[in-house]
Amino acid sequence: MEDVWVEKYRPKSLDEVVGQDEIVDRLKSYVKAKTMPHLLFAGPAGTGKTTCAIALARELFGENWRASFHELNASDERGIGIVRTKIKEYARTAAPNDVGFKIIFLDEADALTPDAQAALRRTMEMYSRTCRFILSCNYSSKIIEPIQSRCAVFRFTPLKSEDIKKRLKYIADSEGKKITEDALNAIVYISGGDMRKAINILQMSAAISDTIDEGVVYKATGLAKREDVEDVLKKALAGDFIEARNKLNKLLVELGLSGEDVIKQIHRVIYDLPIDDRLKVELLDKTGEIEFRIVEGANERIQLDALLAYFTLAGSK
Ligand SMILES: Nc1ncnc2c1ncn2[C@@H]1O[C@H](COP(=O)(O)OP(=O)(O)OP(=O)(O)O)[C@@H](O)[C@H]1O
Repeated sequence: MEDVWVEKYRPKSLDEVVGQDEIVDRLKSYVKAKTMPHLLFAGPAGTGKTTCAIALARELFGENWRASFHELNASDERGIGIVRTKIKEYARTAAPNDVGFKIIFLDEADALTPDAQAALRRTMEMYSRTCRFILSCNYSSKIIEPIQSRCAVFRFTPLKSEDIKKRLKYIADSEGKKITEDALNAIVYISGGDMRKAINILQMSAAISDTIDEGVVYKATGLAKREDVEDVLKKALAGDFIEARNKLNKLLVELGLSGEDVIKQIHRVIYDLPIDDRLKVELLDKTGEIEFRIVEGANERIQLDALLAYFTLAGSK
């Protein structure tokens, strides 16, 4: 089977982790002290939460880290059952290492019901001598307060454009692929700080061509080019409704994009349009409304026409 690059290029050590500098420093101090409290990793997808947990385990436990690290996904089973069975069973066994504890990494911990979280809190306390928990979640506010207060909280942030670009360049180099600056910018723009998404797009693009430029990236992702979407909106704002509509239709047909895809792209483009903030706010408000209608099942062609009509009217005010 072909390698999956997100796994192939998952950093093995804390030093290899890109960005998240403060987090990495704090984790290194646990390695040095050979001890750690329970940890709560909060932040968006693909920013290094699982990666940091595994790298920490590797550095703490050495070669046989797998025996001391157990990964569970809470969203598979959201109820109290998972805490009473799987988590407890693993937590109660002795640590198979000389550090004195092992780690349970619980991904998507915010999927657990409040009851299950309350049971988890008791388990964490009962076995804290031999077992440390790393809870991973998107929003720490979805974790009950008594757990939050027993954990050191780490807030992961979306990765910086420069950091993502550096990593993508490194991966492309290692795979013998050429990538242009335009292509890097396009991937960064589409991935929104999610490194997993960025690396997946790079791999999809590399499957199409050894030289990856912007066109290849948009072809691989099936999205419209940013300039094309921008052009549609600019035409509408300039009062050229029919032209804008024709161009948008062409994009929809040629690329087979759904209304939802297009609305998401429009949403991102609005921020960079050369218009004043008041108008941006107005357009964003309307875009949100239209997106809601499309998601709820309204006819997407009519809704997109309505949105362009709104842009046209707003532009002529
Ligand atoms: N900070 C980072 N430095 C280098 N690579 C990263 C980083 N963050 C993510 N990656 C890459 O993206 C992949 C996914 O990252 P990871 O599993 O750590 O995400 P996560 O934050 O745990 O997301 P989720 O909440 O979806 O589980 C990794 O295999 C790695 O290749």
